[in-house]
Amino acid sequence: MDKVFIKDLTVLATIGAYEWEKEIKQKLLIDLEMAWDNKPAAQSDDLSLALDYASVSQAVSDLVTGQAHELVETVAEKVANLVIQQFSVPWIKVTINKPGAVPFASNVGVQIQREQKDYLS
Ligand SMILES: Nc1nc2c(c(=O)[nH]1)N=C([C@H](O)[C@@H](O)CO)CN2
Repeated sequence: MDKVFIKDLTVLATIGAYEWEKEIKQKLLIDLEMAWDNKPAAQSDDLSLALDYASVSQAVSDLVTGQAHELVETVAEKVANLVIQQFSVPWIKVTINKPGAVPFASNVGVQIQREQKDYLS
């Protein structure tokens, strides 16, 4: 399976379950792995046939910064839904990293995998 990926997409978000977190911005680093057939784009050298990682990055960044969320789980789910629906991606792995959330851990977060309803059936 071919993939397109985005690593460490950095967004400053209102994210957190506690009241004090609703008053500040915190850094989230977002990793995406997306199934995509890269052959048509490679054979034609045509961006319109590629999964445009710049467009995906912009859409995800807009989504995550546009609204406050309590849980990184919610952010992961919304990001997966957006990319599957808006970019017709059949399968996605989303990792939401919230470094700095736990003082003695270098990183914490969640990872999910989602697919289009009819993918692989
Ligand atoms: N599984 C999760 N655990 C926790 C989350 C979360 O989003 N998912 N969030 C918090 C707090 O917001 C934390 O980041 C503040 O330090 C705690 N646990």
